[in-house]
Amino acid sequence: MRPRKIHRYSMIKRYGKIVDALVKYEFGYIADRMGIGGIRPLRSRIKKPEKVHKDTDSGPKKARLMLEELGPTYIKLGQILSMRQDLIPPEYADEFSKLQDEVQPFGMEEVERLIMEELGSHITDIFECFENTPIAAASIGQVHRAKLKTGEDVVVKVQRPGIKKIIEADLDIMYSIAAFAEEHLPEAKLYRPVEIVEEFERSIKAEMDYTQEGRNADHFARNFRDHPRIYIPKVYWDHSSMKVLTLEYIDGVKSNSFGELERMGVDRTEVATEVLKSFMKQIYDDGFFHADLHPGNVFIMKDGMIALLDFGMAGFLSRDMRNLLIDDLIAITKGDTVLYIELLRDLGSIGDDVDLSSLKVDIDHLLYKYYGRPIRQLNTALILEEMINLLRKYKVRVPANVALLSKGAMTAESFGSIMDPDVNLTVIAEPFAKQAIKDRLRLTNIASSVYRDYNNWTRVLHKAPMQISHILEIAERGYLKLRFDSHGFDRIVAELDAASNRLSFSLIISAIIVGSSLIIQTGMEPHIWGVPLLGVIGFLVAGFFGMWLVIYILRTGRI
Ligand SMILES: Nc1ncnc2c1ncn2[C@@H]1O[C@H](COP(=O)(O)OP(=O)(O)OP(=O)(O)O)[C@@H](O)[C@H]1O
Repeated sequence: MRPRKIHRYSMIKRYGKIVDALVKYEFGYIADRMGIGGIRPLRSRIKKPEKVHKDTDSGPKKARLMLEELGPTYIKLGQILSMRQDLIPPEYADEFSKLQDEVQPFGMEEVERLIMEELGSHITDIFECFENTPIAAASIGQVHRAKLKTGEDVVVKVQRPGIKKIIEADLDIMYSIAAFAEEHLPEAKLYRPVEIVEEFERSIKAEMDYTQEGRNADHFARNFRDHPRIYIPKVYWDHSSMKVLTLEYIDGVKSNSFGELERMGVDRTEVATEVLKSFMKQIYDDGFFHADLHPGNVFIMKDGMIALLDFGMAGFLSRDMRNLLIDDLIAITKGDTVLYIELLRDLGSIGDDVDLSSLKVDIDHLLYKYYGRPIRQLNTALILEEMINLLRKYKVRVPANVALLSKGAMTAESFGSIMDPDVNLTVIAEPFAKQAIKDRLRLTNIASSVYRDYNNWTRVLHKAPMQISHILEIAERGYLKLRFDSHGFDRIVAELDAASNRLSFSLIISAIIVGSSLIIQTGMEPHIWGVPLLGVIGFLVAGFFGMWLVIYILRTGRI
């Protein structure tokens, strides 16, 4: 866990605000269960909680409103969680995808100061003109139109001052809450909250580094260099830094401005098809995809080119991962449950405690739906979603890039249906999927996999003699230690203990009976009812314990 950096007092104050928000949105029981309910500021405890939601609002809606109230870090957390249907229930994921972070823009003074600090020159030395009012303002940054001294039209994305500190302080608190929940709430532990915060920290930090977004834009520009319809704006690296990103201005119309598109004579079906085809190329051919292709990020230019914008959210798919997804598609079309489970094993991590037989039944059920259908009828986005839901049910963790791919596919599909409800992603995907399957099954591809495996094996075999000789050497010297972990072994030991206790007990009872018989036979004094007293006591004790042992054995069912 990362060290805490923020001041103790501000940390307690921030905790107080979080608890306040939890109470306000009727999640106060969570704070109580975590033992932090008492951190609420006194004034909030005295006054009746202000109700900011309707009674009819659902749990997911209240959770969304609460995240909005808690500010930028929590809004981002919600937005990122909305892509993780494997971690949170779908109704929460749907609601969190509505999280908007439109905020008041910050002023020009701060923009100028930031440009000076980041680019080392005064704004007027770099830009011929710079529009004071931003085109868009979000919690992390805002976008201004400008013209470079060299004449090019650009947009400049500038980061909100102080946002880094706010996010870092919030992350510290998130870490301590997550660690606390993991320790004290067994049901929260299942979701590994600390790991979620770690993943979130990685993605929010990447979003705060504009050079990463610039590199993504360059990567897309390379992949679409000769594309006849898709255009990617150029990055002006001389005027960009971690907190300032200068991009070529795209003179175009947002793809959801239908009226304007009609006036320009743009064919919406064709735009949708081109964008979806480009998405398929990103997945199957390039292994690098845009995960946020919503209509606001797709512009139609005057010459008919389609520009993609906003490269903050992009994902990589390694060759192995792509092969795995294609194998997945093959397993689905063949209805091969065993192969599918094998692939799931490779994809996430199926824990030892997963009920494999019921997982198999669920997968059988899923595959039955698709068995024998032509690829044309397989909806990739839906299959991914169903698969991820299944994994969530069995608590299998999905790698972040696969979850991002699922979110990207769903966003692209929804882009297609907004542009033209009749456009079918599956039909567009078919030739790409067919080609990918063909390539996958091609001898050269199989040979290259075998070659890679061969390389791994040679590495293993190369090390093996040394490792074996090392083990033998330790064994020879008598230092070989084996750690033996056995599940359920303790229970067997306890059972054996109990059984031997019962046995010893019955031996003692038998010994008392034999002893008492001997005493009676010797006629030892004193007597009661004409028989030796000690013998009678011995029989009574043996009888009592004997009965107790029989009842105990019958009760526990251990005959
Ligand atoms: N190169 C560009 N040319 C013209 N306009 C642009 C360009 N880049 C961004 N914009 C405008 O600025 C808006 C916000 O930009 P961008 O999407 O990159 O920021 P963001 O903060 O990630 O927003 P969001 O997450 O809402 O998409 C875009 O919707 C678009 O209107």
